[in-house]
Amino acid sequence: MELKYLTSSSSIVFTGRALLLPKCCVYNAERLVRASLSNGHVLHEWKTLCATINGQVESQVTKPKSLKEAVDLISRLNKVDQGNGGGDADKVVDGLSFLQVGNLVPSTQRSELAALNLPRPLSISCGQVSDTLRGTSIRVAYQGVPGAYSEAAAAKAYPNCETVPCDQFEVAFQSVELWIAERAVLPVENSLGGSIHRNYDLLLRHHLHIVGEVQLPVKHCLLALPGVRLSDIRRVISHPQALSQCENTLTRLGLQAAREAVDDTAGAAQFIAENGIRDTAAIASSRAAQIYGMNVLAEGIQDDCNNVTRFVMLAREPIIPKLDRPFKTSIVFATEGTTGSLFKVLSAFAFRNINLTKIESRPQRRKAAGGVCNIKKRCFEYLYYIDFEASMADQRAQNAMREVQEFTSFLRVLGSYPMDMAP
Ligand SMILES: O=C(O)C(=O)C[C@]1(C(=O)O)C=C[C@@H](O)C=C1
Repeated sequence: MELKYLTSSSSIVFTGRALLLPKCCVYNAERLVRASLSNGHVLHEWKTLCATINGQVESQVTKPKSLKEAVDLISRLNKVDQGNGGGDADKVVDGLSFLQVGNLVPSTQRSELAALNLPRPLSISCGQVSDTLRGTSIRVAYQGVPGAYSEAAAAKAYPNCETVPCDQFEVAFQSVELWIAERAVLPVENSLGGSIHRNYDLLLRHHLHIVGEVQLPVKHCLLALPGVRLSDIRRVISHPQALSQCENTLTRLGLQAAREAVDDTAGAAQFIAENGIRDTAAIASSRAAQIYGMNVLAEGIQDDCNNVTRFVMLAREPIIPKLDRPFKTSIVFATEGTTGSLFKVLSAFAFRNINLTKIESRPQRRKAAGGVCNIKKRCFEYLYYIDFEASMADQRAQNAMREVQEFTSFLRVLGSYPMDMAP
């Protein structure tokens, strides 16, 4: 079955033959339909898409009650759409691209994860959304391929989840927006390498909410094909963050090797294994070594043993902030550009004894998603991302935000969520 759909910020529109999906996780229409049947909220989406695709079929279309009905419906819509000459296929918004739909490839690594005895799950017992999801097999999108640290972070955050690999961060955001996954787990900062800027930019461009955080100790290994020795290595490939987290150790190991950045750590191992490359090593996890049949040439090669990556969990809906346990809140804002405005924003928290755990500045690019964006475009204007240790249910945080509003031209709460208190 072939389908195509576009997305705007609020609705999904099927338009033809292909389906916007991550390259590395191929789905078929049946899977999409199954996903939508399993979730009551999708009723609205069904109506939207059916109404949007073609006014004529609107009255005949109701949400399918079974998989068969849904598949029949899609066939019918396809026929109608082909009759319309491909529908709105050219109206691609936000630079989304289309990929062909293939056969269903189950992405779950659940049994493997269980067998590997991954770190004890973070308890996310706060808030109704996380309660609903505890112990259920939700789909969680991450960037990378099986064996990536992001996959381990997803399993730590949602112990029984079905992980959905995505080839780019942007695709992970989209898969939640398009109801393919219920959550995305994405890295935002590493204790050695610093911020993952791309995800800060994407948090602003998309409408998802931060509903939790999880910190994952990252222990890198140098992997090569069986039989390859350290002295054979002429090239080391990995995610740029992983390369930077191991730079000193690579030099200490005396490697005469060029560094090359690829999309993710496990993907680097997969690439070497699939192509039988014998002069190249990958920096990746020991789990990636198991999955792709690689040898571990060196273990724990990160420059500091305290190498921790912080990931955020993203959802379509925010969770309700509470006061029964420590919360963190993440905001993004643009100052008015007047003298001292950033200082005034920061002091709104300091005066209320609210601790800031992170501040990040990113160049303003274009109008942000959501909120009222009143950005007068000039070069070298910045957006500021701040994490502070308080729940939005806390009166102090509400007062601080009221004050912050006075000195900002744009302000958005990205999420108020339970802090990961793991040591
Ligand atoms: O490539 C991976 O395995 C990832 O999960 C990505 C990522 C990152 O983006 O920082 C995550 C954790 C590690 O710090 C290195 C890489």
